[in-house]
Amino acid sequence: MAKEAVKKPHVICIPYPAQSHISAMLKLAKLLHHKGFHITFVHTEYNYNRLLKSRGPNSLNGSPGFDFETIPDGLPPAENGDVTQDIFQLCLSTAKNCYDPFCDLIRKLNIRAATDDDFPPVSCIISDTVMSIFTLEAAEEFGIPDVLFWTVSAFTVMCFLHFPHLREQGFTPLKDESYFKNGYLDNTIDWIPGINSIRLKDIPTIIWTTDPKDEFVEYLIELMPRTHKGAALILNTFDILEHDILKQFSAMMDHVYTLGPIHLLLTEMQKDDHSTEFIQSNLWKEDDSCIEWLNSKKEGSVAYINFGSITVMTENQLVEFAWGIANSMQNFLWIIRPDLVKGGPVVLPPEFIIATKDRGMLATWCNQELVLNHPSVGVFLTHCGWNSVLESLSFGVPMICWPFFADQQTNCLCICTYWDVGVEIDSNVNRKEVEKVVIELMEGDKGKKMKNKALEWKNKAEEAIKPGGSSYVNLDKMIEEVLLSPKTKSFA
Ligand SMILES: O=c1ccn([C@@H]2O[C@H](COP(=O)(O)OP(=O)(O)O[C@H]3O[C@H](CO)[C@@H](O)[C@H](O)[C@H]3O)[C@@H](O)[C@H]2O)c(=O)[nH]1
Repeated sequence: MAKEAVKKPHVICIPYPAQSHISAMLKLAKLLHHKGFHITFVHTEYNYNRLLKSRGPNSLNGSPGFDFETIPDGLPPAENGDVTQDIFQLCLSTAKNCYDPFCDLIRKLNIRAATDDDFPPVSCIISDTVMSIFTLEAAEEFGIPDVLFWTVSAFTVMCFLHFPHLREQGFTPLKDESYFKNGYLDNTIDWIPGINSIRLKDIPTIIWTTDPKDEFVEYLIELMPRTHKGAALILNTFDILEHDILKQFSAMMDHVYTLGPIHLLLTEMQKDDHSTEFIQSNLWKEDDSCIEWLNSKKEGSVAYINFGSITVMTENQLVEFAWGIANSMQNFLWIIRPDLVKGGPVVLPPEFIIATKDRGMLATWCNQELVLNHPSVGVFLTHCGWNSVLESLSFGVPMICWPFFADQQTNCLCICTYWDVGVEIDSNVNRKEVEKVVIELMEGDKGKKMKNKALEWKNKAEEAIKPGGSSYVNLDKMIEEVLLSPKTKSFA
């Protein structure tokens, strides 16, 4: 009995099993470990094997009070076990197949807790909201809270929450393919709280379907309202960045906690706690020579190009980017995943390689936070994934935006219109435009203005994560008000 009373609270963290979601959840898990929680972090078997390959077994050994477990994702084994899985299929598959293995895992952990004096029973779930499709039921079954984590912006979540209304009002599905071309997506709506007016084009692309029986749409209609059903909602953003939208969230929901930029908050906490620093989440092996190469370049003289972990492009788009960058005559670091080109290998023109050998570096993956925080980087050509955007803002780097899908167009709108730190290039990429915009942002007045604005956001992000800042305070508040609330305590 005496031992039972000192057992730590035990949080089981389950990310949506894609790169950026895993990274964000891992950071949150490390923050909670630092605050004294026992952590069980759940990977899918597929990703666990990829991590073993990219980082070796040590990174998955955990640390005292930080364990890893796996569950299957329900998808057939991939032919090449080192590629990004189809994210739509992964959503549908985890929704259908993960409830039982996840409950079995909690049961297993609780059985161990009953016999091991040093091991606590699971007292709370923190799940990526995408996984709430089965975790909310699991939480109910075990009588514990489920705190939900959306790894996208508050602006995007607000749009997601209104997806069912968009469908009810006939904005989706689109009647036919011609709607993509006839200007229909330029129509605006003005009834999403906190958003004055927005083009349909800027709403996350999940509305862009023409199939009235689209299985993924049915899934989304079920998923989105779940956002309200967790014990709390965590957002990786910071108050001053999305002030107007967050005000609407406070009016709609009781427990909403902004903890972003979560990578900066973790850095702040890790100043005096290095116990989990070796636990990392990159599914591809990082090329450390990128940093050495950046060290050899002048301040602000490198364009950094990276399209994240999911975006794919055509061979022609790759070539247009290549010549646009080459013709800008700027230094560049370009990260090209082996699966970046849709349906084929990445083949860059040999003339491009020769022309840029003195000023360009190519790699397949890097430590992006280190790269964006490097003084040599002057601009970031990005697909506008939310983590890349937050990282860029918080290191004061202006952006060239080439949004691809999902929330990226929405993020691009915020970057270019509301935050004034970026320029969008046409989805139909052409080398002339890439060349012009890269030069403009690296050397022109527009670039200088955006750099200054980006530095302002960097300062604001740093204020949010310092003692007394909104995200710093919110972490403690969330722990006190939700994770250690009487309901949680009574279970433990
Ligand atoms: O060479 C690389 C490339 C990426 N990263 C990291 O990988 C993450 C990439 O995340 P993000 O920029 O959000 O892009 P995606 O991987 O495309 O993320 C998916 O998930 C995000 C939400 O988590 C959405 O906002 C995106 O639209 C969606 O595509 C970031 O933390 C990067 O720092 C690296 O460390 N090294």
